[in-house]
Amino acid sequence: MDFKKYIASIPDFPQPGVLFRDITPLMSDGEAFHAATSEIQKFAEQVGAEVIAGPESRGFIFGCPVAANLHIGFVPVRKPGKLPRETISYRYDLEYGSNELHMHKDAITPGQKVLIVDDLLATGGTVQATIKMIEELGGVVVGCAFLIELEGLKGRDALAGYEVFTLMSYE
Ligand SMILES: O=P(O)(O)OC[C@H]1O[C@H](OP(=O)(O)OP(=O)(O)O)[C@H](O)[C@@H]1O
Ligand SMILES: Nc1ncnc2[nH]cnc12
Repeated sequence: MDFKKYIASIPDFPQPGVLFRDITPLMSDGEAFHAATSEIQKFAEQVGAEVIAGPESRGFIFGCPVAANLHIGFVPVRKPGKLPRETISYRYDLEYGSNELHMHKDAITPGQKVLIVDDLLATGGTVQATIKMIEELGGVVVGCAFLIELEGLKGRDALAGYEVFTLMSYE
């Protein structure tokens, strides 16, 4: 499937100089949404994922259907002030602004094989923060899957040593 057909590109959002890649047209097309999550599901099976971790909020959209289809769990990686029990956290910079992510301390069982799913890889800051927390909890990151890679922002370099799967890329 030509997934790029379902991505809208919006200049200067959310701030001047950023070309925003909008996944909502893909989500609103049932066949494209199913095809995209099926591709990620195949990768999850290949790497033997035992649980999916997804960063808030767009990681929830693609990570949850994959986890449910595979009958494995989903762990939300959330922005500050959202998780009600004890958390670990990590602060990082984005293409626009900075952010802090949290995970519940008991979200991962030591040795568990974790696949991280998100919509888009830009600088890699979000997924690096997620990897740091999963590893601190004793999890094994078996891969990182994204719909979109923004090659110019070199996120793949930040993920050297990890298996990276993407459905489409932009320069
Ligand atoms: O590779 P990076 O430079 O870290 O950028 C990618 C991240 O940025 C976006 O999330 P954002 O923080 O904008 O939050 P949202 O999903 O709630 O819109 C996107 O969904 C990724 O999680
Ligand atoms: N250019 C971009 N488009 C959509 N989401 C993003 N997250 C970080 N950079 C982005």
